[in-house]
Amino acid sequence: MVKITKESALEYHESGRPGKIEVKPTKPYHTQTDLSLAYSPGVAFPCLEIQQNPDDVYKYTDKGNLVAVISNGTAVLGLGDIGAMSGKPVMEGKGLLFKIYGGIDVFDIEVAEKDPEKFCEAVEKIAPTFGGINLEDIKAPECFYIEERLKKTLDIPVMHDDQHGTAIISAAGLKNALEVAGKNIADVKIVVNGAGAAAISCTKLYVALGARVENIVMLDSKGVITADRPNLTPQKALFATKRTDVHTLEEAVKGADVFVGLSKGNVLSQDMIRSMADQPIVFALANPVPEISYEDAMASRPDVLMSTGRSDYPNQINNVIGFPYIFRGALDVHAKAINEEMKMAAVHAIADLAKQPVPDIVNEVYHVNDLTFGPKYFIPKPVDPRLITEVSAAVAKAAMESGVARKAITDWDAYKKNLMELLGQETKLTRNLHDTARLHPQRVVFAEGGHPSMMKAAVQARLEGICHPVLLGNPDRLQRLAQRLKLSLEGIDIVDMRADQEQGRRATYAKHLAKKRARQGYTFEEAYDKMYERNYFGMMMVETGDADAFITGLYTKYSNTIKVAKEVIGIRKEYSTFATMHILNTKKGVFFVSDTLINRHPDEHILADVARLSANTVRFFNEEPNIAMISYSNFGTDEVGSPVKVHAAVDDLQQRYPDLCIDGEMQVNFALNKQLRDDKYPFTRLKGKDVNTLVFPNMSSAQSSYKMLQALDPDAEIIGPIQMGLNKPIHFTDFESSVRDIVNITAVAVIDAYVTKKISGHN
Ligand SMILES: NC(=O)C1=CN([C@@H]2O[C@H](COP(=O)(O)OP(=O)(O)OC[C@H]3O[C@@H](n4cnc5c(N)ncnc54)[C@H](OP(=O)(O)O)[C@@H]3O)[C@@H](O)[C@H]2O)C=CC1
Ligand SMILES: CC(=O)C(=O)O
Ligand SMILES: [Mg+2]
Repeated sequence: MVKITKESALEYHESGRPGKIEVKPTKPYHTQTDLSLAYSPGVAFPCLEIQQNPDDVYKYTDKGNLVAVISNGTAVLGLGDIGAMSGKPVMEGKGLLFKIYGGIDVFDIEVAEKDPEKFCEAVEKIAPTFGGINLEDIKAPECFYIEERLKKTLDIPVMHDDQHGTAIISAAGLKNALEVAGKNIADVKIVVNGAGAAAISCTKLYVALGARVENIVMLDSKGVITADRPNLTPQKALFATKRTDVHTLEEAVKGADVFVGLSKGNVLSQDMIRSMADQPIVFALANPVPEISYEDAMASRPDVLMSTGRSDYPNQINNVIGFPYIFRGALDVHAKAINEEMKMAAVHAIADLAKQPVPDIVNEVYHVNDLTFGPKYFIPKPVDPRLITEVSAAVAKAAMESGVARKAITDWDAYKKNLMELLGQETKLTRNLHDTARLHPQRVVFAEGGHPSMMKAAVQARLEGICHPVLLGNPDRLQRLAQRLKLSLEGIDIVDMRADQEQGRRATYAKHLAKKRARQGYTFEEAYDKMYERNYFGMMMVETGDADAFITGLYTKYSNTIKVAKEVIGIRKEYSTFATMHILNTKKGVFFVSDTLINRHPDEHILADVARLSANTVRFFNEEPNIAMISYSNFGTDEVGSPVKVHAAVDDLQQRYPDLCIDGEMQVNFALNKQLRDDKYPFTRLKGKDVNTLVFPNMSSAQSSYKMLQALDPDAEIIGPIQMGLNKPIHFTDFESSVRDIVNITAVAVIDAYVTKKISGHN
């Protein structure tokens, strides 16, 4: 796990542009006209519209997507009253999290005012700017009054996140941890250390979930809060215990089932945990230093179910899992408030999510293989891409049902899709691929059924309705792997090509191949021998129509797999090679890049074929190809080396295909910058066109270009390799492919199979 040092944290905040957020214009601003629309005189028109119809503020401004994170700095994390300005890094951090997880813009506002009345007045006065108010790090008991008052005076959602965000996540965590421990919330003894903003609100929510007040002991800085203590605040009085036998934390935790710490670092000892009941639940949630460190708690006893507020340990209970999605849901229905119904909907949505199979991306981020519901994983990870759809939709629905929504959502599928697009998790391109494949699911053979990523991809593709998967491999071994990965192979065919019962099929395939390749010296015996090999057998399934498409990994023997594909399936007769393409879906648009995997050192004829194949594939994706043939020189400036073959390929293609929009050779910056290209080389066939297809002079440059983009821009969506030029839908993955990559390629293979069949009349 990554350890954070003071130096690295300061360097992070200081480096480059100081701080963590910036404001970015969302409208064009390059011309004088743009500026006249953005500001005076044009801006007067929306102002007047809003004056006439205040709801239009959601139409013409960012109000509907803008939240204020407001603090007076009196309880910053567990650092205490460090002042408004000192808390700014936390509020900026919260702004960052709102943006990346919820797509919500934030102004962080630090108000140097401790008096609750004056603080509320300040917030009330700036409220028109915002669609929601997130109160943050304001100490108890003032925070209770402040939130209550603002909820009454403002008609936008107001939530003190330290109270309710924490309560929602910890309640979801408690619900699930109790399930892991096999305990009932009504029976468990709960110790809450801390009686501030977070602790009071969390405890109220546990009670709403079924915990019994008489089973709860709460402590503040003075010890156990007992009913006979004088001058209790109304909030502390709610949880003051009638017990007279407990005064200290040490006494309180003895025999308890649950410890929830929302107080200060390092106040819980190993001995105290050892004194708790079986499978004790310990939520040490103080930030940045928990009540007991994760390591110490885990060392105290083996059966402890442990959570902290930190991202660098398992089971992080932090309000980041809630606030982006709670506000997202509330903003999307223009909610007037965030009420109890919305909070409870969020609790259940978060708790339920931890029991669903974990997406690949979450495993990847945490460098683990199999996060499954249990002691080390009972709360979803903040990076889980499903949080936005599940929690926001649950909150929005609850807002509508409880009557605080001013706008209705009717198409929930469309809403969820929009949310995914908002964060760029699933771009339109990928979604279109998956939607199209779902319309015509085909039988897809996965060669390496025993590879965890392939198996996961097959299961996911089936669950998404993209294909009917067939896994090649030994059934016992595959079942064992599935069990280990906690996957169900229901609805997935398993074919053991080496088993005795497949003897007949091996013979049929061998006969077919021997006949097809008789003129290349193939005998039946030789072909039969090859049918024990997964690539031969799987490709023959497609060749003979026993399956529609084949996915194979280039995990090993890269050149061998290519050789088998050529032998068994063959290259389309109008080409001399086959190739692969990657699709790069970037902020600047979609680009098709080839040949990324097959032809290492193409000559001019191969390059011309790759360009023709690319043109067809781009059309397959409903785009018109505008092809730039890439090199390190422009239109003949270099007369030796690799530009020469590119130049020759372009000459050839331009002569044979006068309508094909292709030119080169050119450097990649001229390809991607129309203005630059048209100014300097106005004669090209690409004049006025945006290039969308880049054919590189060799595999190393093509592959390096997409891998460089992949490494530099985590937001770029990259789909591939997409095979072009074989007679049948045989597709490849490389050894670095993630489950998501393989599912995307499966969708491509399914569409490819459907189109191939349609063209040949076998639909
Ligand atoms: N993981 C998460 O998501 C979140 C974690 N937190 C953490 O919870 C803690 C409290 O935050 P918040 O409620 O906003 O702050 P508050 O200032 O409102 O409350 C702090 C509470 O802790 C009590 N306290 C202080 N020292 C001790 C001690 N030694 N033993 C028992 N109780 C003690 C205080 O007692 P008294 O009333 O006597 O002053 C007070 O009740 C912070 O560390 C914060 O970082 C908060 C929100 C979210
Ligand atoms: C996480 C958070 O809000 C806090 O510790 O205050
Ligand atoms: Mg906080």
